[in-house]
Amino acid sequence: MIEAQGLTKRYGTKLAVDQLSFQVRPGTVTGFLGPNGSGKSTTMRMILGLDSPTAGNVLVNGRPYRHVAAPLREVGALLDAKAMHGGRTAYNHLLCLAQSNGIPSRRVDEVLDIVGVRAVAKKRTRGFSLGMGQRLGIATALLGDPGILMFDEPVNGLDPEGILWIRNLMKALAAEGRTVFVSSHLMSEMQVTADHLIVIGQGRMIADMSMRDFIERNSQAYTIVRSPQLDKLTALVEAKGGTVAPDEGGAVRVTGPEPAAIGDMAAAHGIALHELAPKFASLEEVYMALTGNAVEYRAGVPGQPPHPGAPGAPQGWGAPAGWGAPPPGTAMPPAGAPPAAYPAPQIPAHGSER
Ligand SMILES: Nc1ncnc2c1ncn2[C@@H]1O[C@H](COP(=O)(O)OP(=O)(O)OP(=O)(O)O)[C@@H](O)[C@H]1O
Repeated sequence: MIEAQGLTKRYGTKLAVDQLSFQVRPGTVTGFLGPNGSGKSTTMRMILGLDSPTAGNVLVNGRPYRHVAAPLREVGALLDAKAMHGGRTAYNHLLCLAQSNGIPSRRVDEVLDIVGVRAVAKKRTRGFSLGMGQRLGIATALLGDPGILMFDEPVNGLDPEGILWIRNLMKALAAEGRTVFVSSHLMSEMQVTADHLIVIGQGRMIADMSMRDFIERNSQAYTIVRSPQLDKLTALVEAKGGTVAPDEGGAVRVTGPEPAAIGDMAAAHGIALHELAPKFASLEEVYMALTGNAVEYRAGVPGQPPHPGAPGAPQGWGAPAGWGAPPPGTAMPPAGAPPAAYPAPQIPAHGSER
């Protein structure tokens, strides 16, 4: 369990983390989301005692990290895959850490197998690709078989097979009862990996809730309908106060009545339905709408109006029309185990020993 209370970090005039209070619980994958520069890495560094809070505190298993007796056995972290001695082989990198933390050397072989880099274990890490470095960083995090795992952008540099592998790894680690805290900008991946979300913007809490609640409470549900008698169905839906808008491929998007009510309406009037599909917005759509005002670094597109939240643009949540108001639990962003459980395919050895 990770518990932050009023966690705050100021660098000079820059308030990087602003009074964050949250808990990261065991048995779930908790996604940590926020635009570039919103304070995710700073928060993770404070959890690991690599940065001191300006105010507030953060505890791992009830203690500040620096009071944890065997850190690698309690918390494993991948913060920066490049943070390793480039002149050491992958094996020696892990062995040094194992020996200095009282971890048996056989665990080195185990984690090399888990992350699939055994074939390159005797190569110096400076020759590693980004993806191989990420895998070795994950092996380092797993070395002490810790109950808490923190990954900062773990899929960075991984190929599609590697992304799928890390998704399954994180789920397996959480299913074993571990606390898994992971930051990522890859929303489609987060949507299928995380059970719970902590979303921050400009250092402040925007949302702390389950993935399901985050999407359902922050987007309006609608139903995709296909029918050869759309005109008749549209009149019925509109008579009940619903709205019907065109969608792709001749389908319509019905907002208002629930799918079951639409189906009943169609059946009662002898209208054939070829599709009746309830939809929610994707995590990416909800995330973009909720963090719109909290984005600090934004690329401009020539000839297009400024994004909501950009100077000169209309202020607000930046959500598309029809999206719900922020629910309770969301804060308005400021204006302006056993290795065999998750084996990884081995990366073949290539390149030359350096
Ligand atoms: N050592 C430092 N000195 C000064 N400012 C810093 C330092 N570390 C981070 N910052 C600033 O604090 C803010 C938060 O940075 P942080 O790296 O935590 O954000 P992030 O959410 O991890 O971003 P990204 O998604 O781009 O990795 C940024 O404005 C950053 O420039």
